[in-house]
Amino acid sequence: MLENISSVKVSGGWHKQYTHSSQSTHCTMRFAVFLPPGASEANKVPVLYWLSGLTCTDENFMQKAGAFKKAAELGIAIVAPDTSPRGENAPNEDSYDFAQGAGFYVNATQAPYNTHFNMYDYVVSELPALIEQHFPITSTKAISGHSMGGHGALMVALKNPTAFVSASAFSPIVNPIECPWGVKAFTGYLGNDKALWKQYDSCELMKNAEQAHYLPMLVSQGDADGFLQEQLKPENLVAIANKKGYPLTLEMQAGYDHSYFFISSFIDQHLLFHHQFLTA
Ligand SMILES: N[C@@H](CCC(=O)N[C@@H](CSC=O)C(=O)NCC(=O)O)C(=O)O
Repeated sequence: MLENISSVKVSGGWHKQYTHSSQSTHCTMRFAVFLPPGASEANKVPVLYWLSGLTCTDENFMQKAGAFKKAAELGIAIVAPDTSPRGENAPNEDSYDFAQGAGFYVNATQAPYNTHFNMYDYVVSELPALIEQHFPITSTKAISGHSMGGHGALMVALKNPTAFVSASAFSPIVNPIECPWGVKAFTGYLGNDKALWKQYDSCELMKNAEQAHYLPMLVSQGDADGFLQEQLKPENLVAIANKKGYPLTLEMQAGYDHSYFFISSFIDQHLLFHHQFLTA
């Protein structure tokens, strides 16, 4: 059961927020959807899923990325889920990079997180089913995200290459098993078994990707991003892509940092990138 909590007209389309009771995360989840002008049951549109980063909700991308005009022009819907389970029953920590606001798009195996922190199931299965049931949106999907959400977008696409037509990311954590944010999150959610960690690591997943299931992939990265060397490491993914002939393009952008100022500067390019595959 969806509850509509806001509806605002923008760029000729509609930005709407909903809450619902989630079977994956066992709590009330909120998500946002942008419907471009003309989307209707008689004219269903394809969709870009956006996964946000640490500390975000469904609102950061929608309010700061400046995506509506181009998405309206291209006829693409956008769906932005929250980044974790929420509420007093979901465990939390006094920390910006773990627990609420930092679900890392995995299914936790470790107590007390394993009841609620099942964001992988939520974004891969539960949310798309809900979206296709309730909105004039087709099953043709692309996926993108930022930082922790960039890890989520690339990882989800690499694990489900037939479910998406294309994947992109801004400033993604490409190798979480080799950086402090990822090691902290994966230890907390998945325990000490590093074989389990590898199932959610884009570098490890790309190493095992089959050529028949390669997806077009675009990564944008600012070279003035303070997290670049310690946390993000895009060169690790590029090395694997080059070795395998995986169709990944990394665009380094001079002077840009880790913020939504960077995302808003290049979101049109990412929407155009996905549009060519969403409408092929
Ligand atoms: N608050 C933290 C840094 C938090 C931060 O930079 N969050 C980014 C995503 S980082 C990786 O996932 C973000 O998107 N923030 C929300 C926004 O609207 O900018 C610190 O103090 O270092």
